[in-house]
Amino acid sequence: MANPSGESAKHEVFDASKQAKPPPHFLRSPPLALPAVRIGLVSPEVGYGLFAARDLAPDEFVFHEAPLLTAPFNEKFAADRALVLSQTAACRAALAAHRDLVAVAYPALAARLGVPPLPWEEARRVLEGGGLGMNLVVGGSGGGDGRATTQFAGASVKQAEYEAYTAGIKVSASVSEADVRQACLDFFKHYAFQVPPKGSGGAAGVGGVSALMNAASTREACIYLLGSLINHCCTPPASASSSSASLVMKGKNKGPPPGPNCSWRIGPSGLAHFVRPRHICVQARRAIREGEQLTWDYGKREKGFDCQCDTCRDGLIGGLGSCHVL
Ligand SMILES: C[S@@+](CC[C@H](N)C(=O)[O-])C[C@H]1O[C@@H](n2cnc3c(N)ncnc32)[C@H](O)[C@@H]1O
Repeated sequence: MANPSGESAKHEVFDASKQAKPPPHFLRSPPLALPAVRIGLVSPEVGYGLFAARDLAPDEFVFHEAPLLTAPFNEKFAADRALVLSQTAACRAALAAHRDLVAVAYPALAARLGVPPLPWEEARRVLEGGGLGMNLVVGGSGGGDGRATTQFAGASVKQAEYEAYTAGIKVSASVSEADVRQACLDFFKHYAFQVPPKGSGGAAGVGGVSALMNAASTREACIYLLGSLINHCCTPPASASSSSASLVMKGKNKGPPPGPNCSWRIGPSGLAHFVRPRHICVQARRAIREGEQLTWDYGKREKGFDCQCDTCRDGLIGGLGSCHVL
């Protein structure tokens, strides 16, 4: 997640003295204070995903969110002991401050740190009680005083789904310091987003990272309670994408157009000047129907799972299981 090379989104600053009308995707106002997303379980293999809680318009600003934890990050992952130690410290601090939240949102990480998944009744309290939406921000200033959970509609997770998911999670009986470090390193690798260096105007992508990023450099990386639960969807080849989209237009295919439906950026930019540094801002790339899963393209680089996305499922790339995202 942290180092995919996705397509960079355009950065634009609207200058009212030169343009009478802002471009349609220009984010002049913050997201609506209406529940936009809810958590669901996709499958025991894929884990959680984020789903639209209402219809979302093309280019709609879905939510913005402060990170749960932040640590330095290096594209070489294990290369620097000091970085791994700070990632471990950040994970431990998050677990100490928000034990139940971390155990429910990231049960595989918690288990590798010796914390078993919460029983359903306790997990339900966290999933449905709004705790997972605690870092969402409402209000034009992006200020802490405007915090609310209204952009988050809780969860649609059923007891049987939760129990099937957590049954597959192995809890380590004895956890060594080396195990903890490896668990935190893996967690950052798969869940963190890199923050752009100061003055670069914000990282952005369909799921990728800023084109400005230097592969060997150390950056700050952030993990988000909701943003980090958005799953990957492969971008179909242009030919497959346009023929499938034209079937949708002709009403012959009732499903949504193929490919990822969201993009993200971190921090303020010309498109979302009111977003605070380190806050992730999620935007719809097209119309999204209530109940549809939000996705983005993690990019081509190392991810380490057999892709189960709709693009692969529909055979637009080669069929389910044919795409092992390394
Ligand atoms: C950033 S997390 C997304 C949230 C994750 N589903 C969870 O429950 O924690 C990335 C991980 O989700 C899973 N994942 C995401 N997209 C996937 C896809 N298209 N197919 C299969 N697994 C996926 C992989 O295990 C991946 O390492």
